[in-house]
Amino acid sequence: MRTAEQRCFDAGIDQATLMERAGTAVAREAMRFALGRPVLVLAGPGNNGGDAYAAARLLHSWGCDVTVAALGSKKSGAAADMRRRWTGPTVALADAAPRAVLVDGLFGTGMSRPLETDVREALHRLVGAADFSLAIDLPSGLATDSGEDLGLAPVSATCALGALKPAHVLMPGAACCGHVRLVDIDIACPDSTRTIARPRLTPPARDAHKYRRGMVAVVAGAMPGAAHLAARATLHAGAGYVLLASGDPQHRSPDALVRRKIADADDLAELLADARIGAAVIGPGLGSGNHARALLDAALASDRPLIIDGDALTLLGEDAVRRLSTRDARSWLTPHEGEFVRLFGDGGGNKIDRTRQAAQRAGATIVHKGPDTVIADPDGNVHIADTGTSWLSTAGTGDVLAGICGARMACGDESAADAAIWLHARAARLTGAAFMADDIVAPIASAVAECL
Ligand SMILES: NC(=O)C1=CN([C@@H]2O[C@H](COP(=O)(O)OP(=O)(O)OC[C@H]3O[C@@H](n4cnc5c(N)ncnc54)[C@H](O)[C@@H]3O)[C@@H](O)[C@H]2O)[C@H](O)CC1
Ligand SMILES: [K+]
Repeated sequence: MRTAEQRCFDAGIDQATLMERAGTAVAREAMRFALGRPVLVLAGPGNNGGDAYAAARLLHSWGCDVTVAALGSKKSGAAADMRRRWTGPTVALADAAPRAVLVDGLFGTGMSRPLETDVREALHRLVGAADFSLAIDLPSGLATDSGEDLGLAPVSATCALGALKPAHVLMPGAACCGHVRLVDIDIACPDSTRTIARPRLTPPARDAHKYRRGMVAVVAGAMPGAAHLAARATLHAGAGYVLLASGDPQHRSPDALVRRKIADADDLAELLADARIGAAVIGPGLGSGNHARALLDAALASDRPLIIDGDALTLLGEDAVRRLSTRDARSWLTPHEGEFVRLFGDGGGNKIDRTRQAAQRAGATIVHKGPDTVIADPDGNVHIADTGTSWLSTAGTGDVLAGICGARMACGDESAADAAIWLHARAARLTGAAFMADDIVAPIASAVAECL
């Protein structure tokens, strides 16, 4: 954001122009929600406060009843000019009385240390008493790059200026921003980091054949239910042919699932020699013993693209980087935070930075799961999912996701992991609430239909 801002300045656009754009965008949003109610605008000492004074002036000029609660001020610069141009009622932050609508312009991306106690108390008192609160850029007290809580008060909505920052999408910050509205202030922010959107999927070609339009092998192990769940998800996510490779291929529904008996790792190696298989899923319910380890070794040695999940991640452990970086075929890993730390450690910045570094080191795509899923590919691109539902935090949903990943990879999607994450979240939303993992499997097909 700062680089993009500097580029604007280099092109001759000054800070006051950007501030006026920001203030205008915020005032428009606040106006929509105020509906004639009194507005309290909190204005801090820096440029976030400058945006706040600009918004207050515009709201006042449009007929709103506006009071500014001020905290410190600068003597010069665009923020000071905005403050001078505000001629309406102003009180000190500590003395401000609550109003129905609050605009929080105390601190934005300049937040560098925890809020002082008196500021934090005033902020919480005023935000807590408002019916509707709108943060300018970020809720004050939120660390921009880490999403860390430095004393913030959660708001109803946030106007993110120019681009989303990590704190808008990473926990715990993401949960405190309310509805995030990205507003354009005409700053170009090209970046290799973005949030995911609904994928565009293509239906099978007219001459499609079951083996050519997405053939997936799902490897079962000690707990076959997990692999079975993944395999069913694979079928509903658009694969043409799904093989369940298992030591004990008992017949269970669905009938369309093809069972193949594999007694040992050699059998799996032979099965995975089939070049028609576009992706293999290994890990859900695989187990942790020698048999599981041998199956994983066979899968890693194969030429098939792999989705590595659950127990297979635990088996890889600290060896992940070494073993994955030497594979010729592509690999996708789907760890949750605990698994991620066991694979790659816990140092190195926020979740975006850590996932990007791990993907580059391992030469694999990493789907770092959680309420703020981060997907990083080995080329440094990072996509973040901010569309999940907290009902997905139930056993088995990870197995379902691994299955969807397998299907979308074998179907040849360009951003298969993004598509899988979107379909998974959408299927959950279509299912509703308090579901079990099995319930979200059939709705995956409806989610796919929305993307055609
Ligand atoms: N990026 C853009 O293109 C635009 C951004 N705008 C707005 O500017 C803010 C960022 O402004 P900045 O002056 O850099 O920082 P803040 O206003 O967030 O903070 C001001 C000041 O406060 C000090 N500070 C930090 N932490 C604390 C604390 N705990 N207690 C007291 N003081 C603290 C720190 O030293 C800062 O200097 C961005 O969010 C946008 O709202 C634009 O105006 C439009 C273009
Ligand atoms: K703010």
